[in-house]
Amino acid sequence: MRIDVVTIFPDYLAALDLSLVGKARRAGLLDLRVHDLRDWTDDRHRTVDDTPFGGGAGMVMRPDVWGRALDDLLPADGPARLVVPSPSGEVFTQRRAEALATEEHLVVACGRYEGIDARVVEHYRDRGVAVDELSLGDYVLNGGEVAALVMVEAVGRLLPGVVGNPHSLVEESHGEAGLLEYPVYTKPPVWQGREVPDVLLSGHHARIERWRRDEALRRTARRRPDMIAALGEDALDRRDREV
Ligand SMILES: Oc1ccccc1-c1ccno1
Repeated sequence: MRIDVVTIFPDYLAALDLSLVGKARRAGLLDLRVHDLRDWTDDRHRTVDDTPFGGGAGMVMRPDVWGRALDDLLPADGPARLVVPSPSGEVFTQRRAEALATEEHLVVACGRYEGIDARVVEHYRDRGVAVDELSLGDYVLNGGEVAALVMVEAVGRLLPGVVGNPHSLVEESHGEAGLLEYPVYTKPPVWQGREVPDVLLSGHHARIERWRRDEALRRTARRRPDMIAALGEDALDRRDREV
């Protein structure tokens, strides 16, 4: 997979050289390229914004500069998807990360100031480019870079070969089971007078698996009842419903 990220703060994305995403890049599993939007400006001051039509506070990012950048990065007939982090976007979820992880090429446009001129998204949608305006949640950031970091990591870790044990992707929160993850424990067996649940020391794998599912169900019902409600009819067996 190729991901192009366009931003006026390329250094913000330096964290993607680290950890799993960094390893995936070096292993050739992920072709991640970070671009400075100012490389597509046409004036000596490398201007990317201007005052908003209709008045109001702040500045708006110029469509002409974004257009030159995206024309270069979005292939005319290629299978690329444009992702625009935005506080007014659809919520970015694990399901959306899984869908984006099946794409060949993503271009992520990080807006700043009051946002990107609305004609940019319109233009590329009219040109037949798939465009996802996505939000991390109901809060405001200063720009799209933090959202891009989250999205690239959430998508990159799903690519084949990136995570050592693919099974771990199944059991984690918001994984295939559609539940929050169960509580985890490691050595020492007693810490601050607190012991590890006996079942986890029993070596009885069927009981351990049952305990973990029960804990995941309890935790999800307590913290995210909306996720329980969203489970398919056949997701919960009779035993689950007794938890
Ligand atoms: O607040 C933002 C500003 C620019 C780009 C994205 C965001 C945002 C807020 C929440 N998720 O994304």
